[in-house]
Amino acid sequence: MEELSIIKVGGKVVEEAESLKKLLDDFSGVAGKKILVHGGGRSATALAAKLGIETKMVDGRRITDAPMLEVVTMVYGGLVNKNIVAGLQARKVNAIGLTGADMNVVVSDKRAKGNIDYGFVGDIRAVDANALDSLLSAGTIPVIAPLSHDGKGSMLNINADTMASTVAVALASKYKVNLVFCFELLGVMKDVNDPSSVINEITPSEYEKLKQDGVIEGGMIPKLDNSFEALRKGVSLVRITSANDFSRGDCGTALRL
Ligand SMILES: Nc1ncnc2c1ncn2[C@@H]1O[C@H](COP(=O)(O)OP(=O)(O)O)[C@@H](O)[C@H]1O
Ligand SMILES: CC(=O)N[C@@H](CCC(=O)OP(=O)(O)O)C(=O)O
Repeated sequence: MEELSIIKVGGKVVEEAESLKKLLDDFSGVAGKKILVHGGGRSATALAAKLGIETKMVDGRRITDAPMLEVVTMVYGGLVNKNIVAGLQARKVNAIGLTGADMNVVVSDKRAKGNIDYGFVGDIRAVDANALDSLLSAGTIPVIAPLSHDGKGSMLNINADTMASTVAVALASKYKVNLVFCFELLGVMKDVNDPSSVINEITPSEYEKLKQDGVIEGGMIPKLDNSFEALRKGVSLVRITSANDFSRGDCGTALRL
């Protein structure tokens, strides 16, 4: 099976010019077919604050009311996505920026109101792997924003890690998919303040123990849940690593079932 690299890059990296430049240099050098999925949560929070809109996160998901949906659509679908596309074009990578609404690549259902009303947050219903594959086969490089739509005219906000792992699973029937989550730390660490404490490999049972012990918490929990789910559903390799050296095959934390 042909290999496909799916690289997800998060908030802090896309927000800072220097780290974004390095990431785009490295991404440009990745051989073969590839997709970039980006976040931008910090940039959305910053613009919302400028507009006097308060940010509320619950379990790593942004409460997305109508004014916040306008902010995230502008920031993820516009500013962040187009900065990345322009940066890749400057490096002779023929990138095409997409939200889930474009070519109908990712359709979602607005999350039902439970104890918490997340507003315009989507749960992914379907990914059109054929549409994405047609772009890859045409030699274009999809750059996917964490936005979807409901098929009825409304955009919906999607956690970027979930977007990356769901797209990876959808393409796993066509490719040997290598999914890499890049962020600002070196990997999953025993102590987030100690750079020498990167854990090389984590299995589901080790993950449960690390969670219980409070070693893994916050945003790392949905990232690892998404990662193990992707492995169970056919993705070949998942790694969590620093945006600075993600192109080295052995860095960061590899996940194993
Ligand atoms: N054991 C751990 N190792 C590394 N990061 C951890 C760990 N436990 C919690 N974290 C937190 O998880 C965060 C990454 O999750 P998140 O902010 O959602 O990522 P992203 O930048 O990709 O959006 C890190 O910045 C760190 O604060
Ligand atoms: C529903 C939901 O929470 N969506 C996320 C999408 C952006 C994101 O995930 O960005 P990072 O990868 O930079 O954190 C949000 O609005 O924050």
